[in-house]
Amino acid sequence: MADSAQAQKLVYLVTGGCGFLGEHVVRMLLQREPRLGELRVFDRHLGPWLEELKTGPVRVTAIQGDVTQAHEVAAAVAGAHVVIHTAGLVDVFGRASPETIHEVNVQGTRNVIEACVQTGTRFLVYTSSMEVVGPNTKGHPFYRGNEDTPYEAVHRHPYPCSKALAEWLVLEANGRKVRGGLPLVTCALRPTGIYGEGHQIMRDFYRQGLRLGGWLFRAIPASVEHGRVYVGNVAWMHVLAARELEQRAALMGGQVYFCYDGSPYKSYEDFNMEFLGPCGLRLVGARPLLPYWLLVFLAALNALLQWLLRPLVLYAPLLNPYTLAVANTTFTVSTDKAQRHFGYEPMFSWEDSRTRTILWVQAATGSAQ
Ligand SMILES: NC(=O)C1=CN([C@@H]2O[C@H](COP(=O)(O)OP(=O)(O)OC[C@H]3O[C@@H](n4cnc5c(N)ncnc54)[C@H](O)[C@@H]3O)[C@@H](O)[C@H]2O)C=CC1
Ligand SMILES: CC(C)CCC[C@@H](C)[C@H]1CC[C@H]2[C@@H]3[C@H](O)CC4=CC(=O)CC[C@]4(C)[C@H]3CC[C@]12C
Repeated sequence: MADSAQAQKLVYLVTGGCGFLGEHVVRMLLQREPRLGELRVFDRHLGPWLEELKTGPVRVTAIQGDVTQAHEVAAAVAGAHVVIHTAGLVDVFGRASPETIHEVNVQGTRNVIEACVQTGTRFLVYTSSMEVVGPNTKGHPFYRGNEDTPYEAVHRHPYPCSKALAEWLVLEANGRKVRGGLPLVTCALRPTGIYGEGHQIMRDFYRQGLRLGGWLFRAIPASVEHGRVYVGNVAWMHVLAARELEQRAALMGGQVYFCYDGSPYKSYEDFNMEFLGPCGLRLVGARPLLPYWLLVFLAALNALLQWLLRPLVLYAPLLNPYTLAVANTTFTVSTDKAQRHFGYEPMFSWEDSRTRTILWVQAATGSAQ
């Protein structure tokens, strides 16, 4: 009896487990995965908070490693039952070179897949992105779309290009025979813009607002909807997908799922104000203060300055032609595919998600009021 209970304990590996999303996945697994026997947290930069987790009932193994190094990945994957591959280089600001983004996001994913095949790991959940679909370079709206909504996905920027290719690799690997002869089962989750505790861009906006005396200035029309999803729900979706992959392999294998919850459809800036407003900031203007052509000009100027200054200094402001296009194009999802395929229901209501995020912004900036 004790033996069979022991046999059910599983080894999970989370790549990128010290990132914004990764930390939530790690904590969620520890709270909500009863079959967890060992949790391996693989990241280039390990967080000090991991230490506190090592005193709990589940064995937590911190592995400092680089997904671009195939041998490091293979060593971490060996003996794992499930891999949640969330490590990635999230850069739409031109901080890293296109080659580095490709190396981490594409070659890193290839290394994870090959490690599963070589070592006999059968279940792989990949954190993809809405960016795999769009917004496209033509600015076509994707309005409350689902996984089957036709959309002309055209990528030029290195980040969405890399995520699209990596997702394709993961889905294509579904069914490959792993060591021991059984098939690999994979699926990809596509979050829209994630928010919640640990969201650095939210904190940057808050700090910028404070510097401007408590004011932020509207740049994007309120009518442009941008999809957002709470990090706790994204983490929960990963945990559930990983858990159900074995039982529902035929249904879930090779599938993609948008990440969704009850977060309201709003513009990027109006959505941020749901948190920054209660922290004392105000968004000025019912309409954008600057004409769109001027924003396009400023974004292009930033891109030019980035290029000119690159030999001397890294100039990577939030506004560039790509981020402007993403923020200024409607992209929202409306789907229940994850609910139908693996029983996903958001764990956190919109009210909970909002409260948790507000408390984090206040605490993180030392501005609790
Ligand atoms: N933040 C967002 O709004 C969205 C993020 N995503 C995806 O979610 C995943 C996680 O993103 P975030 O948590 O936001 O980013 P993050 O930058 O906070 O986390 C990524 C983690 O991956 C690690 N990492 C990066 N390069 C690595 C390497 N070569 N080897 C090992 N570890 C490496 C980083 O150290 C970091 O801890 C990424 O794959 C991203 O593409 C998808 C949709 C939206
Ligand atoms: C006034 C400016 C134009 C406002 C700039 C806001 C931008 C920095 C952000 C607007 C939309 C964000 C992206 C979006 O949420 C989708 C994403 C998915 C990912 O997989 C990674 C992050 C991101 C590209 C996200 C990045 C910041 C924005 C471009």
